Formats: sequence, structure tokens, C-alpha cells
Amino acid sequence: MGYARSTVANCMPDLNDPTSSTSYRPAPTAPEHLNNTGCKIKYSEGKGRGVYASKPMPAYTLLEINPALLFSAEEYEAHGRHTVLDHYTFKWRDGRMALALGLGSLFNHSDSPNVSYSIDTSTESIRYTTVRAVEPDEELCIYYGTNLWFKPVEISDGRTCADTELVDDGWGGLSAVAGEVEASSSSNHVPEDTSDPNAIVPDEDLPFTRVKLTSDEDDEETSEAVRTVQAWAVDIPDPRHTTSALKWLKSSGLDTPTLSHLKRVRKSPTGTHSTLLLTSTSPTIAPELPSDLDLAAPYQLAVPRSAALTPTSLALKNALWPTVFAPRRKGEPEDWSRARAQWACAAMVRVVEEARAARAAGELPIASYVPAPPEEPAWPSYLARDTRVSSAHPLRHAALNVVRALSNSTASTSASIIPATAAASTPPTSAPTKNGQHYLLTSRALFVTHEPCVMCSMALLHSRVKEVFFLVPMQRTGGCGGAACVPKLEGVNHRFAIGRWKTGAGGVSVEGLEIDEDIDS
Ligand SMILES: C[S@@+](CC[C@H](N)C(=O)[O-])C[C@H]1O[C@@H](n2cnc3c(N)ncnc32)[C@H](O)[C@@H]1O
Repeated sequence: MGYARSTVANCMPDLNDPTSSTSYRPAPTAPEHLNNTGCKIKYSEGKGRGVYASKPMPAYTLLEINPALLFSAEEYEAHGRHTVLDHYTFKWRDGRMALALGLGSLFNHSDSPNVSYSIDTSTESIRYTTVRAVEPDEELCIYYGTNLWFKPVEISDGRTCADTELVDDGWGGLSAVAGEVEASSSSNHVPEDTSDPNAIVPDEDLPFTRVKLTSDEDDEETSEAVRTVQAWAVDIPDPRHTTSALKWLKSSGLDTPTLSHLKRVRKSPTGTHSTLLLTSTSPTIAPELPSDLDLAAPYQLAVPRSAALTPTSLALKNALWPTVFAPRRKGEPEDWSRARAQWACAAMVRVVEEARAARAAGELPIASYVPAPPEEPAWPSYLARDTRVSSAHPLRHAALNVVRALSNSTASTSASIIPATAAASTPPTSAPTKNGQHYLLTSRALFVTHEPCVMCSMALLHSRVKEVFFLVPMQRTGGCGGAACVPKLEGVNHRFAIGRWKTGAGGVSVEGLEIDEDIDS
């Protein structure tokens, strides 16, 4: 908290060792315990007790708010550190020591944590929140930091914490709480912890700085980029019945706000009939129609998922279904919610971790990551390292490798190109392959440790990526504002947003990511 490490750490009892000389022994069975968010206690192989999910949990689920028991550093020095409490104690921001009263004390450590926590000094409490979607029976783990006092048991991908140098994550890393990153959340570029994950984060508190693009940033300027959703529609053979059909629709309960960006009626070009858009809910069960109206059988069709932001996108969307025109003011940036900012921090932590693992394996410390979007947690995510060294291939840059990972996602993958989720081998049909073009990153965000070079930036532009976040600027070679800004160039047919990560934001450090500034990234 790190968990407070003391000079006697090595003399501390091993919670997993029944022969340990301490009087502490893990109980043979976990107590019956289920909190109201669905966390339960179970024994975790080699770790003692742990906290587990009893049901599926979406990303950013608030798991627990635990009061902290605070005591002075002197008390800790004289007593606490000589007891089993040392395993559970961590440093509070003001130098006192703290113990989480509740399940918080039972979260085990993982170097790929699925839970982050934040300290609320005003209420002297700690909030634990999932950072990604969690499966039933999955262990819920936090990140203790780099100075572990025990040998961590292997995590699911076969690595141990000792294999990689890890990031001190201001969102999930206990060491961050120990004051290794700025204590104040705003100076750490971490949005205030409010209970509302939808709260909009002011621009100055975002973990990145937006690189300003002068042109409009609408990402739906080509027909293949138009995002669609399946909806039910019905033809009205006699257009004179359109008003009655509309009246029925309004009272039917089918008329939900999900399609409010679309007109309800489309007239056939010849005027022979009109079509009524019914609903986007239930892809399998056709909506029931009134018997007193002369309507054909309902059918499904693809309609635009959102309003049109530009005249070009309006024309493209109208070709599918009459769409509302809601232009964004030129250069107006997208709002970011707190949940989305947390998702971005977790993604940047993950990609930095991968880059450090790449370096340990003899590669350049560069990695790239396309996480599942927070609003589509079931979509596959992709992770790739730079493999120029091992492949002796000058084009195996991390950003290109991750695009290859996406396009190869139905084929077998190599160790350096990792579908970062189990779902990667069978992407849902609504995932990025939906346009039939497997390299497309339409509507996806890409996190990369080093500013992509001009070549990679151009490739990303072709892939229609929505936004790129990078940590290390590359003044001489970068294509996202360093040597050039590719999405700003005149004549390009797509623009992506760029975020330059703020120093220390989310507890992410650039340590270990040094590369020669002339190397393309
Ligand atoms: C805060 S306690 C966590 C709850 C603890 N497992 C229990 O049964 O009370 C921290 C202790 O859990 C164990 N632990 C936590 N994460 C571990 C991991 N990844 N591998 C092995 N042991 C772990 C270590 O013994 C550590 O000192």
C-alpha cells in the first residue's frame, strides 16, 4: 500500500504455510459470506483466502466500500509490524497506517488486477471497483505494487510478478497509495472518485491531453465506417394508413429512445407504400402487430446506430434509413465519463506492462493494445509487442502487429501477438469484423507506449481507428504530432483522435521504456 513492508518482512508468517511458526493459520474452509454486490470468500490455491465473484460483473462495478482503521506510524513500528497484521496494513496518504475493515483486506495480489481501489480521505474509507468485466467464480484481485514480500503464485497467463517489471498503477496499485505517486487525485490526473461512473471528467482532469486536429473528427465518412444496428420494420401497403400505424406505434411500448436518432417512417421512392421502423429490441422475437391495421409481416434491417454528424455521413446514413442530422461543432471534443477514464488508465497500465515484458524478452520495449470498448465489454481485445528484434523484420512494429492480430484473430496466433481476451478467437459478429474488412478498427481505441511512427500512423488511419493514446512522444519519428500529424494531413479520408498521456497519469511511469529517439515506433 503498498502493504507496508518492514525490515522484518522476511520473518513474517507465511499465510499459506501450515508449518509457519506463527499462531495464524488459514481456516480450512472459507466462511459463508456473500456481500450484496456478489463477492464471496473462497480459498485461493497457494494464497490463503481470496475474494471471488459469485456472478458476472460488468466493468466498473462498485464491489465494496470499506471503512479504514487508522493508526499512527509509531504504533505500527512498535507493534503492528511485528504481527500478522503486517500482511494487511498499508500506508495512508498522511503517513498513518491503515487496515481495511471488510473484504478489502482479503483481496489477493495479481499483476493483472481486475479490481482497482481508491482512497476517500474525507470518509476514511476505501472503494473497490472492477476495472473490467468479470466472470462468475473469477478471483477478484488488486495490485499490491512491485515490492512483494511473498512469492506470488502463477497468474493465469503463466507469468509471475517476478517475470516482469510492473507499473505502479495509481488506480489499482497499492504502492501508489504509499505516496509513490502524487497523493492528490487531481495532480495525478485521476478524476475525482464520485459514485457516479457517468460523471463527465473535466478536460484538465483527463489522464491525457488531446492533440488538436483542425478538421472535423467524424469517424463515419465512408460507407464501411457507418455503424449499424439491426431493427424491426414493417411495410404499410396503403400509405393512407401511415398515421394510424404511427399512433399505434406510440402507444405500443415499442417506441423506445434507442432509435430516436432515426425518422420513424420511410416512404418508398415510388410512393406506393411506406415503411414503419418499429424497434431495435429483441433480435429474435418479431414484435406483435395490431390486427386492425393492414400491415405486412415485420422484417429486420440494418439502420444507423447514431445520428449523422456531418453532411457526408448524413448522406451515407440516409441511404440506409432517414437519419437525424446532429452536427458536432467543429473540433468539439467528445465528453469522457469517469468510467471511461478509468478504462483508459487500466488499458495504459496493461500496454506498459506488456512493453516491459517485451524488453525482458529481448525485444524493444514497445507494445500496443486495443481493449474491448467499455460499452462493449464482450468484444475481443488485442495486444501486441514490437517484434523487430526477434523476427529480424523491420516492419514488425507494435501498432502494425496489433492490426495484424485483429485481422488474424480467426487464425492461430503467435506468442508476440496476443488476443488479450478469450473471446478473441471467435469475435462476435458485431465486433470489428462486422464490415467484412478484418483490419478495420472502426470505433476502437488503440493504446500504445510510444507515439506511432508516420508509417504506423498511416496504417492506423487506413484501419479507421477511432482514437490513439500514446505515452512516450517521438519528436523525430512520430506520426501523431511529433515529426508529422498524419490525421491532420489534407486529403486524408479519415481522422482519428489523439491523446498524449500525461506524465504519471493513472500511476503509469515511462521507466524501462527508453528507446533511441531515432528509432521508429
Ligand atoms: C492482504 S492479505 C490477502 C488475504 C490473505 N490471502 C488471507 O488469507 O488472509 C495478503 C497476503 O495474502 C497472500 N497473497 C496475496 N496475494 C498472493 C499471491 N498472488 N500469491 C501468493 N500469496 C498471495 C500473501 O500471504 C500476503 O501476505
